[in-house]
Amino acid sequence: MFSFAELKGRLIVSCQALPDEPLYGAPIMGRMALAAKEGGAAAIRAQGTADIRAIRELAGLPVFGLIKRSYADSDIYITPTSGEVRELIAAGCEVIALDMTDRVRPQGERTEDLVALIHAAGRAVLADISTYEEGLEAAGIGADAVATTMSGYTPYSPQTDGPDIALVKRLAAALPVPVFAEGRIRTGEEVKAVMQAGAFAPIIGSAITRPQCIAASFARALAPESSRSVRADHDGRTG
Ligand SMILES: CC(=O)N[C@H](C=O)[C@@H](O)[C@H](O)[C@H](O)COP(=O)(O)O
Repeated sequence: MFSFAELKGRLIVSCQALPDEPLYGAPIMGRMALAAKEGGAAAIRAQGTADIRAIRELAGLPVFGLIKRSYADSDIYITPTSGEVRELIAAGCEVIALDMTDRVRPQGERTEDLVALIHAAGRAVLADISTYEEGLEAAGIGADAVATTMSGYTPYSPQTDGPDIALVKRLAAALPVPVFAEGRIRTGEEVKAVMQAGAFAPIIGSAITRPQCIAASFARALAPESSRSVRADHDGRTG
């Protein structure tokens, strides 16, 4: 199984664009991952099997794979069911990221069974969680690493403007597995802050790979009142 040890203190870049985003397309995400690698990324977080295959071919870095898919009977959209897990195993990614928040999975599936399926295929599990309790629970049922990805995106987690540094700190102090800081890291200072809080490594997306968000941050500096708000995708669920 993949060992996270080589990623300690290294930059992980999330390269994602959904169909409604300007950079949608596997060849583009492959190039984006190559650029991230040139900039020092040691691994890539990626969405969808076409992107994952292109990224593995072009950048040749370990991939944390996920599939965003919505189901009518659940709010979970990051690798929700065993169907997505099987697709990701076939795509070859070393690590499979899945929502391990305390919410009901679609189609009556159980998180424990997804973890077992991933381990049986020799892959590692990255748990995307939104609270301290969810992090403990995820590690307790076998997650090999935890990421603060969903903090700010469940109705019951704190809606912080930047990364949830307090959550990183509590989880890093409590868990034997790596705790990745993910979500709304936009500056080098924030990278230093999450590392100081005990993060194993930062996972950074929009601030590097969503140019529409980067442009909007500059546009806001010029005209804070009138500038358009540009949404990071998050499956259309968050503003
Ligand atoms: C909440 C959710 O669905 N997050 C997604 C998870 O894969 C991605 O859209 C984010 O870009 C990623 O987590 C990195 O975060 P940020 O883009 O803030 O650096």
